[in-house]
Amino acid sequence: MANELMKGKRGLIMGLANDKSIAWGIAQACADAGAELAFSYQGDALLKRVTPLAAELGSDIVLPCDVTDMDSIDALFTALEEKWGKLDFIVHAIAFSDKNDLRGRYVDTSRNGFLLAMDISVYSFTAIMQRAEKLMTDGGSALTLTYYGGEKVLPHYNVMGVAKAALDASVRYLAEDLGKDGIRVNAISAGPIKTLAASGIGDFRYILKWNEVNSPLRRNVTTQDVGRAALFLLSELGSGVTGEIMHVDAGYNVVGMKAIDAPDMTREPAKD
Ligand SMILES: NC(=O)c1ccc[n+]([C@@H]2O[C@H](COP(=O)([O-])OP(=O)(O)OC[C@H]3O[C@@H](n4cnc5c(N)ncnc54)[C@H](O)[C@@H]3O)[C@@H](O)[C@H]2O)c1
Repeated sequence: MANELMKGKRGLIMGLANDKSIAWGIAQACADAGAELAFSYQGDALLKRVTPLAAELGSDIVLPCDVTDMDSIDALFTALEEKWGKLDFIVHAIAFSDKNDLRGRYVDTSRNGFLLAMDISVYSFTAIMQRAEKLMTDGGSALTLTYYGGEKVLPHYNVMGVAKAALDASVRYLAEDLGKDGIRVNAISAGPIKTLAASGIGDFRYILKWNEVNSPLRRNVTTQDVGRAALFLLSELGSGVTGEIMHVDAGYNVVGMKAIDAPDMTREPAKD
């Protein structure tokens, strides 16, 4: 479904780990619509994965950035400024929490675990928007990824649920701060998708199956579904939308109880 929606637009994609990443679905949709892309990656181990994926979409701008290191974020934006001068859109598809905090009880979260999840999954979006703002001289569009576990309690999402709630609030505050300069800030709340990050969540397979049989569309979403919605928010199609948390979850968030036709399910024993 190639089109010219993003022709002449330049965007940075942060959070690509492999071809299962949500960032990949979004990058594909943007490239398909004519956008020029740059990618950031975390750590040398990911460089060899990200480089060929970027090349597949016609990009040779692949830059390191660990969002826990402010110098690393500064270096990324300095490099982008040198290459492009300005930026039209940015995708933040980054989250992290210690695996041990994604099982057991939320109440047992350690201070360090809490701060780590908040730093990487929440503050990083604000930190990058501080830098991106200066490059979005003709306005722009920013997108982050959130999850329903920030609105309601879901098994084992724990500290990441608290982080996503804070990220959702950040989206609203950033939208207000940056709106005057024509910069829109939104989030997609994606349904569960089997990615590297998701595999760290206890009972993820159970969550996936539950969503598949109980969401109105009776299926799980794909990274392509998220990519198409992202294209709407990142392009001029979304020109009047900011501060929005858009659910791309096969409708799961509107459901109040188990579907009548859903099978009875028992969870496989947790590995912890
Ligand atoms: N997969 C799901 O079910 C789902 C659902 C809703 C929202 N999300 C969100 O989507 C986003 C992308 O995750 P994904 O599921 O595609 O998994 P993923 O593992 O493919 O991507 C996570 C990315 O975060 C990056 N990252 C982690 N710590 C970092 C750091 N310190 N500096 C820079 N980058 C760092 C990783 O390198 C990786 O590229 C996350 O915010 C996640 O919470 C995922």
